[in-house]
Amino acid sequence: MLPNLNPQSNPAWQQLKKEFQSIQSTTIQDLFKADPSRFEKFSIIDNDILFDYSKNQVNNAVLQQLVELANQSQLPQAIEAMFTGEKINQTEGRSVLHTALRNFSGKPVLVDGADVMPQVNAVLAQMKTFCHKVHSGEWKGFSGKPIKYIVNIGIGGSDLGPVMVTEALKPYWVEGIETYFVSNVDGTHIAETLKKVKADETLFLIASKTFTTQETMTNAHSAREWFLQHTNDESHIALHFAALSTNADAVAAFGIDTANMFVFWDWVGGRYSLWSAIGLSIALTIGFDHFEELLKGAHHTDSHFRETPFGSNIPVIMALVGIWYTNFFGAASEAILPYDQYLHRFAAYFQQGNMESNGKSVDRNGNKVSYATGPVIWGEPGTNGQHAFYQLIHQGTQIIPADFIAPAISHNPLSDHHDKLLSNFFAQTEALMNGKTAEACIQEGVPEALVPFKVFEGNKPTNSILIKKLTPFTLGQLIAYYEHKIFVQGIIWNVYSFDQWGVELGKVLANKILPELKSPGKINSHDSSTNGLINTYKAWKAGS
Ligand SMILES: O=P(O)(O)OC[C@H]1O[C@H](O)[C@H](O)[C@@H](O)[C@@H]1O
Repeated sequence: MLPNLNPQSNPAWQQLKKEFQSIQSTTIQDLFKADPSRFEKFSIIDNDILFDYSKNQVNNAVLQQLVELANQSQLPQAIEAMFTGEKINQTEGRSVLHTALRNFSGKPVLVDGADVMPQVNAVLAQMKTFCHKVHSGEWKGFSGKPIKYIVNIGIGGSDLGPVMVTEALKPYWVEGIETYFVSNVDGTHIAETLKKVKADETLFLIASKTFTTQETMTNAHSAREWFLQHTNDESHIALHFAALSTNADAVAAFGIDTANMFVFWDWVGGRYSLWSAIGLSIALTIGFDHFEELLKGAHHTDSHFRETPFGSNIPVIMALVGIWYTNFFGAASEAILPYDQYLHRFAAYFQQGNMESNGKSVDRNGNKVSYATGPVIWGEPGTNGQHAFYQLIHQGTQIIPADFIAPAISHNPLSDHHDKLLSNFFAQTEALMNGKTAEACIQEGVPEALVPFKVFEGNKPTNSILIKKLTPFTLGQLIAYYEHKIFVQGIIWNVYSFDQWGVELGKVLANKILPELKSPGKINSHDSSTNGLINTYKAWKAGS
């Protein structure tokens, strides 16, 4: 069982309120001036990743109380509960064990008294053999040609992780393999994708934990129809369709040979599933050995998270600093800003990871919370963001804590591109912290009337994450930091981070509306806005 404590009733929370009052007049710049060893104190190196959190409005006293808050929230017990398979997803009665999917410790992980590791390892072995068959050309399509195109059909957690990782690891793509992802129920998505592939060289992966998701099933049926238009032979489906799911009955009912099914389990949350069979698209794209390296990187972080004291524990510090801004400074959003083109879907991935996990307003007692929980997560790769939305971060009215992420070694060392990219990273974090005073503007000769517009307040917080090189291992490490950050925050906010009931209502209503769109005539069963929209849609669709 998870602890069940209102964070505001913890003495550390009350103490942090006082710390907030006393640190308000001390800027981050002041903190650096007062302590030349600030970087050494407030940065952590873990393997090939440097996490620098010194450019935050925190001092020793604040950090000590934040760590206290974690302890008073019984975080140590909660971490053990998760890793040891307790059913901490209580609203769904499930364990939360994405960590078991990358458990290379050789130790068992028990769910209801049974070790899950043999099943985990069996599926990994199945994935490895399958990847080998596809990559070696032993697996042939109906015309005798090897597989060239992988089309993953899935949505949410069955899409975003594989998309993010395959994009991030493009330099590792297996030669001759082209991978596409179809998620949107908008027919455009599958139609445009099918234009790029050839039926006899395509492997469709139908990725769905439940195998009931409307978007995925609709796309899967359209893919099947398209495929049969090219072969007219149902027996060929077994060569071109595989399923990644927990639902064997639904897979069989769809017509996919269960020999081509890669299973996972209800203790894998959708948004934490890229490490499971859902990662088959990743393994097929970058090779199984690289997929295994990704898992090993995440396992490295799992050990770091489980074993390192909170004061030097990267995911714990990430979580605590986030809570400091969300709950004491009133920050409503956090930006993730990768200075790496390959990480262009990283923010989108953790938008789901974070917002679906901690976007809750009811605590573990079922009561409405009286404090802020999960922030809005957003971001785009730098330097594009600099020329788009950084204006608001620098001079707007909101406080937006931002994570800057970059590799030191580029996979594409073209002339001085990478130095230019990184000079922007360093300059932005410095400028956000130091700002620019009116005096500096005047000294530069800025006309007096323009001075107020050219002043930068500064004191904007950032974390910097410098990665030696973006490899499968370091990417796994990085993703797991963010996963555990979300977990820690959910524990302190006293919410259930592993359910997602908030996505249900829209789905149910869409299913009610669908027959109304197909039936003739006007409808009047909704409010006037919804009726008006539906009736106009129907009229325009019918050409009237
Ligand atoms: O993998 P599936 O069962 O198809 O689910 C796909 C997605 O749909 C749901 O709406 C959930 O909000 C997501 O957490 C999930 O990842």
